[in-house]
Amino acid sequence: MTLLPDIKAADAACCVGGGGDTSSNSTCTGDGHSAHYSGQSKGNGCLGINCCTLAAGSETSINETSSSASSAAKVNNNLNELQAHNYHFSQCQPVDIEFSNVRYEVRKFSFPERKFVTKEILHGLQGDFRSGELTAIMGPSGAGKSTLLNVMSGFCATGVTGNIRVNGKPMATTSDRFRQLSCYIHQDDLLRPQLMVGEIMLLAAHLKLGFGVTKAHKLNLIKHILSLLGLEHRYNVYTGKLSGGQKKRLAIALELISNPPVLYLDEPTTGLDSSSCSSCVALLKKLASQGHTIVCTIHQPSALIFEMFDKLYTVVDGHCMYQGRIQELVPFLADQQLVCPSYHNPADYLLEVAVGEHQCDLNNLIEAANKKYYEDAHQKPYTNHLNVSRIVTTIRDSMSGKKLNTSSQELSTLGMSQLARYSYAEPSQQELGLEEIKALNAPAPDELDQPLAEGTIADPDPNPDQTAKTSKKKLRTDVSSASFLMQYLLLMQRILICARRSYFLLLARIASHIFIGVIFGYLYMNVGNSAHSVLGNYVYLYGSILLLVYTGKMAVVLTFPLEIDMLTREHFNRWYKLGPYFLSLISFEIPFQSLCTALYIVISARLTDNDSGEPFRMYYFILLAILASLSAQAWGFFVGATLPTKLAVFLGPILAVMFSVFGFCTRYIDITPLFRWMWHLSYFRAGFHGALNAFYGLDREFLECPENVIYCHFRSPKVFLKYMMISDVHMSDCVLLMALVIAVMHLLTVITLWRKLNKR
Ligand SMILES: Nc1ncnc2c1ncn2[C@@H]1O[C@H](COP(=O)(O)OP(=O)(O)OP(=O)(O)O)[C@@H](O)[C@H]1O
Repeated sequence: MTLLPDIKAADAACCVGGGGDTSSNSTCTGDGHSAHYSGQSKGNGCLGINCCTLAAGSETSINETSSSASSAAKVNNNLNELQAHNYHFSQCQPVDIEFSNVRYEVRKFSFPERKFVTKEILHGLQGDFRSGELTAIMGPSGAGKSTLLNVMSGFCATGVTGNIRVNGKPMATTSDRFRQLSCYIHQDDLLRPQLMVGEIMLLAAHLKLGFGVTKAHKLNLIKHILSLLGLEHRYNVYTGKLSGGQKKRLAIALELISNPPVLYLDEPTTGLDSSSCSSCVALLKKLASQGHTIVCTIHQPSALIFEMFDKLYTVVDGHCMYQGRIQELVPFLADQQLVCPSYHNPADYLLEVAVGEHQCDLNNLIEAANKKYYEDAHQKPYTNHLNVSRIVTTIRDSMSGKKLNTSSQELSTLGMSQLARYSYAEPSQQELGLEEIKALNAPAPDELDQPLAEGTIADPDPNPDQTAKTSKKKLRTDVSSASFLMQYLLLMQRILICARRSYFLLLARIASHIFIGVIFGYLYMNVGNSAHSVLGNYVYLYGSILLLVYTGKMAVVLTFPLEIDMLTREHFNRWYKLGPYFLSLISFEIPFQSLCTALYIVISARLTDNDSGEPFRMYYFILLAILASLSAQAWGFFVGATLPTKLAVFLGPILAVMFSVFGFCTRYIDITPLFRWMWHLSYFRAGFHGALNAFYGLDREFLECPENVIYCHFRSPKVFLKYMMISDVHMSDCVLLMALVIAVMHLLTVITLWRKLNKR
């Protein structure tokens, strides 16, 4: 099995279109320096409205600056380009999410008050995110936007209360059913820079779709998604070399593989230039128009980008200050005596109001917003929220070549769920009229209310050129994710590819063991067999175990916390389970650390002349040194998984020192009874005493005393062990203790990670 597709072939095959960044012919009404726009958006996504007056729906015309006009053209181009691809991408089942009285509180210890205090961050929010809509969450910094997104996506569950309904059914955000509905794309993109775009996409496809779906299908799907996101020409580029905008689009592309009905994005436009920003929002709008529920936080969008959203949800200090259609914002504010000046970006005005620049009582605004929400919810049928053109687009996109004998107006009376159900109808059902569509979509609450099967995908068109001619066949594949074994193998393969491509760190680890092996060997040259240098050999053995314990522990203490962020996100978005992930990680780390240890031991033992005696003593030493190093590594994983990096870097060595003092020159009888348990638990002590026993115990004969030395006190190895009070050490106990430490610490690491991943 190979993770790598035939990159060249696939790359050649997917070189379709110029990508989202490039512009094509504009159909927008920009005429350079002064463009005249009427009050309503015209055409398909042509967004000319850039002032409060027009957003309110008046017929006033305004003069736009040339930059605005060109931006408008760009936005329009992006939309047109996305439409022009005409890909039959992933119509998904509609998921409407309603929430009420959502509260989120954190409990923290307050040092000044010397007690735990509870802080409420979201104060009983209500609202809805609808299928087919692109919703922006806006608000001043620290208002609670990210928190709301975290709560709604289920990323944050502890401290959350409230009611959440999915397609009308109550659902807990922690439930598997809820989790299967959505993906969450974080603000910062954590992508492995050693992997190419095509590779990472194929890996995600294997993991998310499993092996019940053919590789050809996956490659087509990848090609299709990358084209949609304007990344097809980046197929064989390392993700580390992508621009910020491309990384964001790749993050979206990765999650689109499983076609989640709901997408949450935390500030997807932050750090992007205006062109990339509009291209990103245009893409999200396109996805929304295909039935996805898309919710993203956004900071100070330009008027043009603001207009691209369907709905706005404004958060101020954990309260909702406005929710509703973008076009209804300015009239709503006007009703509250907050008149947005002409030529002023409504998004900017809203933020000014939110931070208190316009002398208004925010409590009144919050109350009015809640009132409006209830009025909207009770008075307007949901379908009225959808604009007709989008419904038509949705129907047209999903028609699979069927003719439609209904007018746009008639279609607007259908709900998204009906449209989606219609789109999955048999191709044989041609020429449907409104009543037939309604009949076809006769309510089937059980099915509609069910959360979706994971990874329900649409069949991408394998031959885009033929798309217009041939009828598009919809395939709803109820796919399962990869099995435990396949997940493990895929993750193992990812680790090996990354290791091969960023070999410097691994090479440094190997080289440092060889280098220190030579230095130690040189320092303690030929101390191994001499009765005169027993104490020298004692220090060599102690130093060796100490070195191996540190290298074993610190390598993971420093790198593992970085992995955890990636693990949290990929696990949350259901790429894989914790078991295969952790198994693949230790499957690489354990042999690698063992190899480093063995290299060090072989080199230093040769130079110190410890390997010239009976071979079994060396084998014991290698085994014990490896086990000590792996015990420390297991502790490193645990510390890295439990503590934040800064604390782990500090506490990791302290723990190593604590355990090491119980091995070095500390006799059992000298230890305070209070700390004797540490002597028993010290893997360092077990490794060190075991190593001493390997070389000086097990019935070793008298050591050689050099001729020029008059007296060798430790000629008898037994005398030395007795002197050190370790003559009763049993090798099996040492091996067993360290094996137990390794097993228990790995188990504790998995439990800690599991808690972190599941008790969010
Ligand atoms: N775990 C937490 N513990 C304590 N306070 C928190 C926690 N999470 C969020 N907050 C607080 O809640 C408030 C809202 O935070 P949040 O990150 O949601 O704001 P935001 O609107 O996304 O801000 P920004 O736009 O600056 O990212 C902030 O005051 C933040 O300090």
